Amino acid sequence: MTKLEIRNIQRKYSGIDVLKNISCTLEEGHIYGLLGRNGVGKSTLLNIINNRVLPNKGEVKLDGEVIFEKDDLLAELFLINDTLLFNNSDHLKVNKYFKLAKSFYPDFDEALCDHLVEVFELDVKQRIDKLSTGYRSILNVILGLCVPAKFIFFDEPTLGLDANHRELFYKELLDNFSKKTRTFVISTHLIEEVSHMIDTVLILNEGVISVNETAETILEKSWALTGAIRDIQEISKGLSIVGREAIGNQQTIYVYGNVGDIPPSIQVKSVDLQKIFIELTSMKERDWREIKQSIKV
Ligand SMILES: Nc1ncnc2c1ncn2[C@@H]1O[C@H](COP(=O)(O)OP(=O)(O)OP(=O)(O)O)[C@@H](O)[C@H]1O
Repeated sequence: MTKLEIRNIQRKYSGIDVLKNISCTLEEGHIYGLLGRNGVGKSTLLNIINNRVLPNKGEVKLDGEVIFEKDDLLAELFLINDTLLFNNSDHLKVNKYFKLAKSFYPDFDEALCDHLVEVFELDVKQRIDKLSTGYRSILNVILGLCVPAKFIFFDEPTLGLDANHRELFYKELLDNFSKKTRTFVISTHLIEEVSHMIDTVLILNEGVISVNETAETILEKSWALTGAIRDIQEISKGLSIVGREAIGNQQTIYVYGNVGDIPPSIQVKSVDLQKIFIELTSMKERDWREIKQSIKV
């Protein structure tokens, strides 16, 4: 099974550590969600993995081989963001652009490309610089689904897409994933929309990966406890609280890990993924580290 290892990546901008020490392994056959607040360095990390930005330290290896400037290895990785694949290709018509992609990637999936052009109603005779923001994103996501690379990285793929087109993209991505063995990494702020698709969650926070867990594990360990504020205060001690909300004299605490014996006055519910993701991306890295230590994840 192909593995992409990201080891000890560091990157500074203007003397500030954006990425302090990033290590994780991406395995074939998964859909990862790379989540984090604005400006935490998601795009920087994706650019480094794809050899578009150099790290100050660290390396990326594909099956044990460092990928830096090795075209054959880099061909297995593909990053979709708001830039075009080829420089100065803005003036090209969409169909010429896809032809160019095909010349670089002989195994480019033309049949799928035709299908996606049709379902997204992309005008292939249009010049790229005349496309709307949404259709430019559609052009990019079509490319991402049709190139034969093993690791496809989508950095905010749904920028400018309306709700129908976003739904269509998620459906086509899952369809593609079920037919081909590949790995998708999706970086997005639309957590609620992707929470049903991603099987592993990577949360970037304060320069490190603070969470690297399967969605299933996160779900199993996440609880919402609701009760009167005084009752909640009494049971809070010793719990790993990742977030809280109050409505009137009722309070809900979101707990990650074991909740132990809870009195009947407190309602215990499982938490849906989107809610817990939002709480986890908001936490301070140090608090999260303490929680992990306390529950030994
Ligand atoms: N080329 C650059 N020169 C200087 N600073 C940069 C550069 N690229 C990124 N940064 C800084 O690095 C930090 C991380 O930026 P990055 O775009 O990677 O974050 P992000 O998590 O993708 O953000 P968002 O979710 O808002 O898109 C920001 O503070 C940004 O200003």
